[in-house]
Amino acid sequence: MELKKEKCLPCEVGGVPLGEKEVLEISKMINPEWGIEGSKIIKRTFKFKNFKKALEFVNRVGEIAESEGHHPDIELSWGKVTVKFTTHKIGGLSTNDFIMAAKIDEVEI
Ligand SMILES: C[C@H](O)[C@H](O)[C@H]1CNC2=NC(N)=NC(=O)C2=N1
Repeated sequence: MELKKEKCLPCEVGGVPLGEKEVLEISKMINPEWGIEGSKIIKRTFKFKNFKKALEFVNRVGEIAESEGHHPDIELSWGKVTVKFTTHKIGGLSTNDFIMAAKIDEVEI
């Protein structure tokens, strides 16, 4: 399964988050730069040569999020963007979070 080619599925309230072992397994399918916080959040920081490039990246990420219906928390600074994913509806990580990470890893600025 190539995560970057998968589509996010609508999350159901009451859905069960991925367990610690499942998170460790699926995290092998995305760039190792993604960190895992408490098995509930994945996050990665991307570096750029200036603010304008960083903002361009944020807008591209936003387009992907809108098309997939699954959204990140984003921190934008001069030359730096930190992207975090968690599935709010289930209070933890789902496959959607990893699909989005794989798609974002493909963005070229
Ligand atoms: C109605 C809408 O599709 C849902 O609220 C979506 C929107 N984007 C989302 N993004 C994330 N990260 N988690 C969610 O639970 C979520 N739910």
